[in-house]
Amino acid sequence: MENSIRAGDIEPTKKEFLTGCECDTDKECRYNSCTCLQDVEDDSSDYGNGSSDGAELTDDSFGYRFHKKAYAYHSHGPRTGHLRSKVLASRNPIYECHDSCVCSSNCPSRVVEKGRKVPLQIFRTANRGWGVRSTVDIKKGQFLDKYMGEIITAQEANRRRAQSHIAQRKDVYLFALDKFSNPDSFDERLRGPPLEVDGEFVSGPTRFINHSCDPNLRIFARVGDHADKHIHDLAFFAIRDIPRGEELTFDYVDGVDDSEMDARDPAKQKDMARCLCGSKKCRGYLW
Ligand SMILES: C[S@@+](CC[C@H](N)C(=O)[O-])C[C@H]1O[C@@H](n2cnc3c(N)ncnc32)[C@H](O)[C@@H]1O
Repeated sequence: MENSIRAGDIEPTKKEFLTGCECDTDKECRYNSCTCLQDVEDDSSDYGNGSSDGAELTDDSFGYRFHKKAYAYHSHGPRTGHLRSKVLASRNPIYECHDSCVCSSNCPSRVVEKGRKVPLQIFRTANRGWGVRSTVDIKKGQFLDKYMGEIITAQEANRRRAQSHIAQRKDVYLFALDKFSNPDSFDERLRGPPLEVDGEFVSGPTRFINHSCDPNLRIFARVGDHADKHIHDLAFFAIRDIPRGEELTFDYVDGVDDSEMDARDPAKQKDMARCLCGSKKCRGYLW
């Protein structure tokens, strides 16, 4: 499976709302003049002119002006195509070029779109069911794969959650696509409860990645077409060098949950899932 699939009741975005960049050369897709990068937060400190990653272009119609590099990846040397450290340390979305763009498939702003390049192995862990590891070393900032599944409504996700509770099934594979959720958004699809990805019945190997309170991966929201923010991708990147064979893990709640507080409340502990990650930083519970 290379991409998530929409459930029958999730309409695709109408063609007239799809927009891509019109950059003359692939190189331009690294700069803030590329419309795909128009929503990237300005962070001048990371791209200062004259720095190894900074650059200046000529804009013929408006005279000289600076074009800041805004794309998420390293553009030179052995780390080409790996996420820059500042992006990696952030929880900001990643914007990439896509099908509606005029740039070529060699555009440097198409990393997640090209899919997994790393061989993954599913293996039986001692105490957490199946887990995932790579048979090759992975570098900090390297893209691993996407989390894929069936894209379903919040209502259907809640129905499945309730069902799984009744069935006493312990494994949960639901992921909310809530990175751009905003009650004040002009896009009604971003105002309501977010769509969710369910990896239980259809997915790829990443559905087997376990949680750790001290993880080696992080999930980033990756956007192709800006009209599809409500169905953004979930892209795994390594947040440190990972030697081959080490179990791949990410933080299921990534610091945005109050489960740490709940874990100290004995009344709530009985409803929480105990964490078996075994790290020194273990918070005791998954959620
Ligand atoms: C997305 S699945 C991961 C794959 C799962 N191990 C399997 O065999 O299918 C998530 C489930 O794995 C288990 N799990 C993942 N990380 C865990 C951890 N650190 N401690 C305990 N259970 C964990 C929980 O049952 C959780 O609901």
